[in-house]
Amino acid sequence: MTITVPTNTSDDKRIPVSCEGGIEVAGVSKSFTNGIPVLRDVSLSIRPGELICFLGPSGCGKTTLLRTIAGLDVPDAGKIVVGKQLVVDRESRIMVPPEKRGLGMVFQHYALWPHMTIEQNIAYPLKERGVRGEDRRQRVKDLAEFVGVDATLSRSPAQLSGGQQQRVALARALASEPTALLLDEPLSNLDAALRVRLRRELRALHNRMGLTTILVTHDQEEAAVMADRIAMLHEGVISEIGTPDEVLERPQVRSTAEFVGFENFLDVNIIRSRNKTAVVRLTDSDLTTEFTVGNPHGNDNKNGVLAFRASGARLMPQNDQDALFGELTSLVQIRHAIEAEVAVGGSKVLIRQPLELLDVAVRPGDRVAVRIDPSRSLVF
Ligand SMILES: Nc1ncnc2c1ncn2[C@@H]1O[C@H](COP(=O)(O)OP(=O)(O)OP(=O)(O)O)[C@@H](O)[C@H]1O
Repeated sequence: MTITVPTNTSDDKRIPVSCEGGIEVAGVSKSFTNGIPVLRDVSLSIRPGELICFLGPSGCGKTTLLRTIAGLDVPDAGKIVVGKQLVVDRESRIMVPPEKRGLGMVFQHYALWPHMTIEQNIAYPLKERGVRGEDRRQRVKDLAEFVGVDATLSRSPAQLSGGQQQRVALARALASEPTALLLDEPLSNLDAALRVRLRRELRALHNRMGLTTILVTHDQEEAAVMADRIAMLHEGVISEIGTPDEVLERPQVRSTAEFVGFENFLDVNIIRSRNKTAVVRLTDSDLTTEFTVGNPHGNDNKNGVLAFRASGARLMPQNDQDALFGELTSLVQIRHAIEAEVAVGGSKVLIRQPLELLDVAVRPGDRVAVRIDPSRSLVF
């Protein structure tokens, strides 16, 4: 059997090092005192005006990379350019302090000055920059209106909700007219409904500002809604970078597929790959069935992995010609869907499908057929 699915190659292009308004990271490495590398030779071009998300599991180095760009952590090696300014060059011992990098920052914890009113909080960076009198008042009013907290100016931070406080933090970050905005999980302290609303609001604000923005998150939904591009981090390296659709739907590497929720990974032999498709044979089974799936590597006669989601496989009638065969080891009904586990050779295949699409009466112990949707499968 052959099945053809689209390729998952990315058309991401690197931009030149000069980056008016963008951010360029080149060869950045960082270890903390225990000597374990947290960032390994990270290079990345953030385009002027884009909103890029650093996405990845806990501990992969997202915050450290952001803090290194901000100047809060010092890298062991590498260069960083923010806008037109070289802010880090370890070889030339250039290390511009955080407050001189022209960056606005918003963190998970709102970090507003509790003894100041909202107006004073937003005004603070303006005051530091010597903006005075009516000019300053007008700027604060405009910024507060822009983020939607203009009715709260005379209150103290403690009198505001979490969402309002985060808007104030954003207004304060914008008051310094930064070259770029760095946001470290700014929504993760908010309740789920507010988080969903603020994602869209923040994205809309970004569209109006066009300010280069980095958002650190471990929430793929947040990245999907907000990002122009996603940089996936895995164990201190950028494992891939692309649009939300590319990274979340057609990941290039297994670690991303695992992070975004692909449940099934079957060992295969890539027999040949041509024109962004590949013919593969399952190795961990006595089957000689062939698949044709998207293959970013183009390796013939190499071992690989066929990945697909549980929702990308279905239980089929036994006489199905395009199926794998195995033993049903568990079958559970969850509301209007079933979840089944099938042992195919030495591998397990997890299947999730709507109950009404189950055309066969089966129970654990039965020999069953499994069809994998090629348009939702990938080979790594
Ligand atoms: N100041 C520090 N001293 C020692 N180790 C640190 C320090 N800061 C971070 N680390 C370690 O570096 C690794 C990466 O941390 P980092 O906070 O960058 O990860 P992250 O991807 O942002 O994770 P999370 O989503 O949990 O915040 C972790 O193993 C962490 O324990």
